[in-house]
Amino acid sequence: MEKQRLIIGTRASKLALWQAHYIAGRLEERYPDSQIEIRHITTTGDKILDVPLAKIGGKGLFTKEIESAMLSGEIDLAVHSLKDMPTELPAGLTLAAVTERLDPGDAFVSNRYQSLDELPQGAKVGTSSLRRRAQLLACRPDLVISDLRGNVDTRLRKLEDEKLDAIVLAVAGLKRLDLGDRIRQVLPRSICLPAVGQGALAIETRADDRHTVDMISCLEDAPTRLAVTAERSFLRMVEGGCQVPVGVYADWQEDILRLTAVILSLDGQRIVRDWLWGMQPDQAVAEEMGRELADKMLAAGGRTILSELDCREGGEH
Ligand SMILES: NCc1[nH]cc(CCC(=O)O)c1CC(=O)O
Repeated sequence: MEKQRLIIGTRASKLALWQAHYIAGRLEERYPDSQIEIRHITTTGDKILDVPLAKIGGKGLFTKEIESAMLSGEIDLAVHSLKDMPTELPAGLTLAAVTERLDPGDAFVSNRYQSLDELPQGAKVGTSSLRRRAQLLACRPDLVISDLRGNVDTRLRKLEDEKLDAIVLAVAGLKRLDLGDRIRQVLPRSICLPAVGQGALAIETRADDRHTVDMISCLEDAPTRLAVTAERSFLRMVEGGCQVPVGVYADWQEDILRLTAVILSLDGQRIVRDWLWGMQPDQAVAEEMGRELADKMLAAGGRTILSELDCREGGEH
């Protein structure tokens, strides 16, 4: 093959850089003659650090500027945490590959306590995610939840500086940054369902860029793609442009894909939880599973819960 040059666009946070370098490494291994360049791009989400993301508004806070650079041809591909990607992509762009998901869960991180159960009454827990807040309050209504913005390092620093008893972060992010030893407990899925796509990486390209799409197809993991297709289809049905307290997780048991979801009120007092499964689903069936579960849960009280939200746009951060 002729010598290939690919430019990857990424945010400059440590986690984003780890992800971009990881993908660059895999591509270099697969195409030893290629030249892979990494370009840093600042996004709106990186600039506004003091406002809870649910209040800033605007979809794709962490993706928009990167997508513009791709549409203008300045970069060829973008590496994102899949959970930061809006369910609808801008015209002309495509989710060309989804990598294997290893760690979908949420981690309980604390300097004093080994698990959620050990937290004393009224303990202070940091998280800005409505999903984590609502699920924590559902099992521990006594907890005091405080906002926690910033990248992973900043949040770990705030655990100390703001005298929080614990914080909750994605297992995947901590492990990628070699901070797995900070994890005291991986929250069981019965307590905390992850965000849509959590733990998987998404490679975005121009839809008509056959060359790049073909090159990165080696990164695709088919079982993960089917799982996140079901999850994203569910989210598309329930979000209506809002940041919503919703957890969703699809996982494989042999050739059965099991999709579980939860919709909660902000205070965690009202919960609709359900699941369904599909045998050897293809992409279309995985999409349908998400729609079907969403329909069922919206009808079973989910719609009322969501209609009471103060609807602003945003993501899971
Ligand atoms: N919201 C920011 C963000 N986006 C992706 C991850 C973690 C890595 C992943 O889920 O793939 C994180 C940090 C966190 O939520 O703790």
